[in-house]
Amino acid sequence: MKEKFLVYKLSETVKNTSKIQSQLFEKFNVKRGLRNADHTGVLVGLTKIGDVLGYKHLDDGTLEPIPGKLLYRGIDIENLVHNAQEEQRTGFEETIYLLLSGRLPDAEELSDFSRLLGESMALEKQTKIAIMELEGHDIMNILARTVLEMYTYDSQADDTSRDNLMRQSIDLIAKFPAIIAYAYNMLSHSAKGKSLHIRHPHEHFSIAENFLYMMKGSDGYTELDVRVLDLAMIIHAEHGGGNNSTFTVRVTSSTGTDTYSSIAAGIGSLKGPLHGGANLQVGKMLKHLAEQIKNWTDVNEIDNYLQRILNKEVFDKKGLIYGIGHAVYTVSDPRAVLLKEMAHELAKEKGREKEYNFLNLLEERAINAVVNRKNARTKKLVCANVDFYSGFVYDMIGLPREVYTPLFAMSRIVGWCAHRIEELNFDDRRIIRPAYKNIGELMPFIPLKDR
Ligand SMILES: CC(=O)SCCNC(=O)CCNC(=O)[C@H](O)C(C)(C)COP(=O)(O)OP(=O)(O)OC[C@H]1O[C@@H](n2cnc3c(N)ncnc32)[C@H](O)[C@@H]1OP(=O)(O)O
Ligand SMILES: O=C([O-])CC(=O)C(=O)O
Repeated sequence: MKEKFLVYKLSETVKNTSKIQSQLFEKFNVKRGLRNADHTGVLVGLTKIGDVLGYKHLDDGTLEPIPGKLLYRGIDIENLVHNAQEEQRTGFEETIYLLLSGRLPDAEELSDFSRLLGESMALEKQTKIAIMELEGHDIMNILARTVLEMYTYDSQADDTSRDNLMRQSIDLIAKFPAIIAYAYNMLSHSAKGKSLHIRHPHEHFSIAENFLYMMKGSDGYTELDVRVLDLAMIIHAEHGGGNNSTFTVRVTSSTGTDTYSSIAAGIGSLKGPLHGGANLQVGKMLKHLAEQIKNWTDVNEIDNYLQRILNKEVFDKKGLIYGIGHAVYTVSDPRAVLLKEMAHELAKEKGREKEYNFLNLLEERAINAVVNRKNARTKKLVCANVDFYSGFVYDMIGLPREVYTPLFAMSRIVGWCAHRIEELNFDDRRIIRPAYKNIGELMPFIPLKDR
């Protein structure tokens, strides 16, 4: 009781000591959230990896919203996705090669590289045992913990030479699927009483197929499920240097810390509900909306409920509609467009068109609700982001909610590694260290006996 009161007292004090008036940000020209007044990001670095385009700068200094584009090393992700679809092959391995090296592999290079990934997928015995012994209820945390542990088994863990960073990157990318699948299987065993399956990855399967196989066994997925997961992985792999988790990896890498520490920090960032964790929140929000909204085609009923979410009256009372809005994209997020196409095809095939239509209408009404919300400080255009349709797609290929955000990490590990290698390999690199202005008042020190 006394401890509880002490915590309460400390926390109450912070109510005042952490208050910073909004006007002060303007007064001292602080870029809140590292964002300029027109909502664009403050330029903090240069990269040759990903390019995220959501607006054009016009000559008069204003911004013109444009349909979103995402380029990996100068190549439009739509081309990577559509080419893999047309040739009916998986494309995630080719995407990894492209992002890590800066160019597309030829057929022989791709085959050798895929073999190397396949051979690197199995986990060390100790890593497997730790996943099973320590258990845990959040797979993102288990993933971060496991990555930190991998430091122990790497005899060159602290070596930041380029060759070693590349070796560590390939190893981490290859091992994420097994860590996530084993952690989920352990979770469903201990929390849901399911039989425990620890399946050894197949060296000749693609990463997407191996993940489905380790999660569900050989009769638990179809060829189409593999294709869909592979495409989802391609589009989640990279998003420039400014997204929170990649920036976290770049910030930590700039200190010269080891790969495992830096990647674990990125995982912690991605878990947040405003970033990669939004796909889990979208899943929860949609379930809530599907239960609360009686008529899934009634625009008024949907609008009223969304308004109540924005008013912080219902759902998680944070006032946010998850899966909507983006720091860069305005008219559209190209990944959401691709996922929506995929969701529609799958919904037709799996007899879930009613849910798809509900989601489609929700997307339209949610955009309208956010743009026209009361007390809006800006009229910035918003669109559905990558997290809006991903959960529905994963659900249709039989993947549980617990792995939605880990799946994001399983793919984004590629971008993180590419950015870490870049951060540690350009001339004139420097530790990232911005400034915070102290606006507190001077306080005299009073000896303990006089307080
Ligand atoms: C993989 C990813 O990380 S994609 C993003 C996943 N996150 C989500 O889906 C969570 C919901 N969305 C959001 O919270 C925001 O849109 C973010 C975090 C993605 C982007 O945040 P910002 O760049 O600060 O947003 P932006 O500058 O476009 O916001 C404009 C205004 O719209 C509001 N807004 C934006 N999105 C939403 C939303 N989904 N629900 C309610 N209000 C919103 C903002 O609060 C802001 O209001 P203000 O001007 O009164 O401060
Ligand atoms: O760019 C961002 O801010 C968030 C995002 O969409 C991503 O990381 O994929």
